[in-house]
Amino acid sequence: MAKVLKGVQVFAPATVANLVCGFDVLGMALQQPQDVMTMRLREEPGIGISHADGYDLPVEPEKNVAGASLLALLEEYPEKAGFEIIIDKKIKPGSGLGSSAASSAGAVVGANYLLGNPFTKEDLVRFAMNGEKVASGVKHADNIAPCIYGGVTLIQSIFPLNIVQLTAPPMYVTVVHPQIEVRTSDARQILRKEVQLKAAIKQWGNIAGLVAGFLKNDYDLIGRSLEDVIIEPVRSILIPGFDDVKKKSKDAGALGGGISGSGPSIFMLSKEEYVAKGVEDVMIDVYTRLGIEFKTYVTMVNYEGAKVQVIS
Ligand SMILES: Nc1ncnc2c1ncn2[C@@H]1O[C@H](COP(=O)(O)OP(=O)(O)OP(=O)(O)O)[C@@H](O)[C@H]1O
Ligand SMILES: N[C@@H](CCO)C(=O)O
Repeated sequence: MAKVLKGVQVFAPATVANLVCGFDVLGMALQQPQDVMTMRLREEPGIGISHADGYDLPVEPEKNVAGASLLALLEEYPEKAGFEIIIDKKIKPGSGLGSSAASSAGAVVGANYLLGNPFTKEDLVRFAMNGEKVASGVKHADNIAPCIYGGVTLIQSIFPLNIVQLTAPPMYVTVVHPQIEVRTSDARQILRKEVQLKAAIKQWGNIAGLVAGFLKNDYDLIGRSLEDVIIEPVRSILIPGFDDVKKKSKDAGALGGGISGSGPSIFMLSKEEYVAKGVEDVMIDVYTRLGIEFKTYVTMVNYEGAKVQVIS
């Protein structure tokens, strides 16, 4: 058994990628749920992974997204280092709530702390994108960036990486996670490779409107811009109850919402807590009628991102 040294606990939040119209470029961190990871530096180089949950995820560093992200970090670290990591997932894999990103981002945030913070946040996003490549076959940062920076982030470019942290007004986020698994890799494969100009114009109007709405604290503009004419019509077919949840949530006063990441979770934004709770009732009603198991969360935007706590 490797000898272990100083340790930390990392709390890595769930994230909503895309924010409806911003496929691969927008994301938001949530206060709940959060993965918990216990990490220690060890004397021997390399990465030891174990699990404190029942998800049976890989322990080989190159197959686990946390390990793949740490390997990328170690490649740029000038000295030899090694980590022991225990992953306790509270965000179910394949949920559309950034489960893979929470492990990838949480691992590099913890490692950076243990090494004395040699890397910038942007470096950490770059390392953690290697985990997303393992999970979905492509590097994308719209879950990773909000998980590390907190709040709402815009990925203006991936190569070269350019992350813009946006301000956003306080918002309640109601989430329903129907207990079916949609793998991001599958949900990406079904997308059309080409887009009609008319649809593109609508979409970039909405992305610009959403970003402006966040910056101006304009809830009406945020609501009007939460529309996706490219990805949602294709992916929503994979999610039973989607149209019903969306329509009834808006009738209940939500600003708007849609598929969280690649699904199957659905999220809705609300200005007031009582509306967010009414939206939860709508979600419970739809999935109870459908006879599909589900989990709901009423939470808020998380402005801090992944947090580190030192343990003895
Ligand atoms: N530590 C880990 N945490 C979560 N998933 C992992 C981990 N290591 C490997 N995986 C694999 O990554 C895949 C889950 O990632 P995927 O991107 O499909 O789900 P998600 O992160 O919940 O969704 P989204 O990115 O849309 O929010 C599964 O195939 C899982 O086995
Ligand atoms: N932008 C990605 C997020 C999923 O993790 C997608 O929608 O495929």
